Amino acid sequence: MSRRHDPTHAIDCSDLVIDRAGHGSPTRAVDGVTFSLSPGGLICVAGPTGSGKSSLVLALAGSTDPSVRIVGGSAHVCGVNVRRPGRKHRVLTYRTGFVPQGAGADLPPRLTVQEVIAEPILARERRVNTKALSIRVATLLDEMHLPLGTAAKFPYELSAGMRQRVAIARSFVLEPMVLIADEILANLDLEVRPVVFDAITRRRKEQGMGALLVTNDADFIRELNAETLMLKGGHVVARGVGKDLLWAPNAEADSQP
Ligand SMILES: Nc1ncnc2c1ncn2[C@@H]1O[C@H](COP(=O)(O)OP(=O)(O)OP(=O)(O)O)[C@@H](O)[C@H]1O
Repeated sequence: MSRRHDPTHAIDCSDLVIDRAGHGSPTRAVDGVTFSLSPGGLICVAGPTGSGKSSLVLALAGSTDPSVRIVGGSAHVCGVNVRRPGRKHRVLTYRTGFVPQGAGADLPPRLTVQEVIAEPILARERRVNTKALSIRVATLLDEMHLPLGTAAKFPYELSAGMRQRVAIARSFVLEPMVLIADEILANLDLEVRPVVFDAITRRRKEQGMGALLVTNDADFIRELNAETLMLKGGHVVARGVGKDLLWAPNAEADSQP
């Protein structure tokens, strides 16, 4: 797939402020977050429950969840202004592979695995070479160490870990420029983790895919040698690689998750 668009940053956000609006008054979920992710780069987002991790990635992935509102700052993902994407919202969804929290559990129940994985392509292209599409799905299943027979099954016929791998395969089907994933390792057995690790690393190296991963899994962050943004109360309280986290001014008091 050609990469006509080549922005300097895969993700670039500055002083981003996000509210979550439920039935009551809005909650400030993300408050003044600034970071950039280069093509082929990797950033992990960690932090305690309620710190704003999911709200941040939902907004950056262009989620249509009406409870997510960017109310301040700016954010560009693959060159698309996610605050006001307009017609470019479709472009954003093509260029971004998104694995939301609980993705495996939320697969469309009436679609087969083949249809689930192929859906982003079918939504984008009117005329599709069915054979080529089946081969692409089969390649992704194989990469995720899922048997080829999985393609004909429905999500309810699979284990939670298999469903999660189907969600990951789907996020890769359009060869995204950026992977945005929330707890990508959820429900995965230890022996499958390297499969996901390798799939991400290969795309970063070979396709320049950037990756923004929400995870509190210290082993995973260490294995990836990833730069980490630590959120608390919607603020970045620390950032850095490995044990060399730099705490933001005045964040030390907040620093124990
Ligand atoms: N649908 C919603 N409506 C209203 N407020 C919400 C909604 N979802 C989240 N919030 C609030 O937004 C804030 C940030 O939540 P968010 O889910 O982004 O945090 P998180 O770090 O991802 O938490 P977790 O690790 O538990 O998933 C919290 O105060 C939460 O209560």
